[in-house]
Amino acid sequence: MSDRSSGSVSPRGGSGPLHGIRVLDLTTTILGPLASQTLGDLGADVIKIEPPIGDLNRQIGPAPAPGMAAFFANVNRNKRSVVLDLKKPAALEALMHMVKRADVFMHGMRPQAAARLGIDYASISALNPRIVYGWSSGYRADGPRAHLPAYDDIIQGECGLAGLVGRTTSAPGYIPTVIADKYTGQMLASAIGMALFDRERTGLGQEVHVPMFETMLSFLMVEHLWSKAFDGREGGEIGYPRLMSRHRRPYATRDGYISIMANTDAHWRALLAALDSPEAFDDPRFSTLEARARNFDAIYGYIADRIRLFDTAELRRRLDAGDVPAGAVNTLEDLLEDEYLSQTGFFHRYEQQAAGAMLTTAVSTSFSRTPASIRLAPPSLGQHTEEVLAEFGLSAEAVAMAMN
Ligand SMILES: CC(C)(COP(=O)(O)OP(=O)(O)OC[C@H]1O[C@@H](n2cnc3c(N)ncnc32)[C@H](O)[C@@H]1OP(=O)(O)O)[C@@H](O)C(=O)NCCC(=O)NCCSC(=O)C(=O)O
Repeated sequence: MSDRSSGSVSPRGGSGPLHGIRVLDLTTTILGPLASQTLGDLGADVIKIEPPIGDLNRQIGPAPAPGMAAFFANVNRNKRSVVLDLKKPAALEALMHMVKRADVFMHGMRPQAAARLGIDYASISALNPRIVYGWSSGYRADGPRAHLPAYDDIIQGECGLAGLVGRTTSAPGYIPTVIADKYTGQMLASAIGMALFDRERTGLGQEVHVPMFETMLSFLMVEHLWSKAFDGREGGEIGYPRLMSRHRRPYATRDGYISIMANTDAHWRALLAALDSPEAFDDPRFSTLEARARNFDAIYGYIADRIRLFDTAELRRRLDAGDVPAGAVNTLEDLLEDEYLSQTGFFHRYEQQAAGAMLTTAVSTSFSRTPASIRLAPPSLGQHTEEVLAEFGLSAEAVAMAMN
């Protein structure tokens, strides 16, 4: 792979499947940075190109050092930071020089902003037809909403997610994480990987665009589209009944909460036995998959009443013994101290230049021959500008002009 990528292999890439791939990453906030961090974890050499003010997420929320907010740090490891004010001709020229030697170009700007800078696909691919040009925005690029700004909250509302949440609570609500950014970001990373695979066969790059709205809508429709009750033909609630059941939630025990998900006949039989009511399995509403699917509220309500009679630890012991899928209901704080995660080395401690000791999470995907790696702490703003520009072969004079 390395000798077929457009530039020389940077020592900053990792051992993962994307080693030798050089990424110019103009994305900011969460969505694009998560995508490019994924590429970096998998071995790509990711160069984050920031305006002089930096990625705004450097400033958002609690930060152990200026410009190192958690919201930034957690999606920007395995990258180097280069500051280029692309509104200045010398900096834009430096970028275009880098484009000729890169494999992937990424941004998360609205299309009109990219066009104003002269970094739209036509301009970039004219310089390097092998480049994979990946970008994302709120809505599909060929539709009437292409120019609109979008953030996670907007998309959670638009795609129906906030409304779905509201159906099991009292009012529309957001999932308390930026799920539209994260899912769309991972789709962007995977789409870029696929385009790189295609390039191996054809020698050609291409433009890859991932819209947040359509991506999230198809994500949600997996269970709900054409579900029997979806269009109200049976007079039921819109959506897939099991997921919409008001009883689908962690169950209260005598002393806490527990998650249980019985699915097969064997699970249900064992669960009801663990709850000291094996005879309930013979109830015609509960004894077959098809009957249970029609009676989710009844069966979930029934077990919720039984579960309240048990202590969590005792119930967990019985469920594990019966091979019933069950788990603890943790808080994030619990997980920082979790024994299993400590045994398996999930949290990594690293030193960030300005912030000192910080934590990051392990890469969860494992590759047997080309392992992912965590090599670089999130960069301080512009930490690598000179180093990277020189590495791309710019003269000392051109570097000085680009940085001016
Ligand atoms: C996030 C946005 C709403 C932000 O809107 P805006 O601030 O109006 O940004 P725009 O994209 O329209 O324009 C970007 C501007 O930055 C300028 N720009 C960008 N990079 C540079 C550099 N390196 N140097 C100089 N100027 C730069 C660019 O020229 C544009 O300037 P001008 O030409 O002068 O305008 C939008 O970018 C957007 O909808 N993006 C696509 C969807 C997305 O990724 N959303 C965020 C997900 S994260 C999230 O939801 C969350 O964190 O929560």
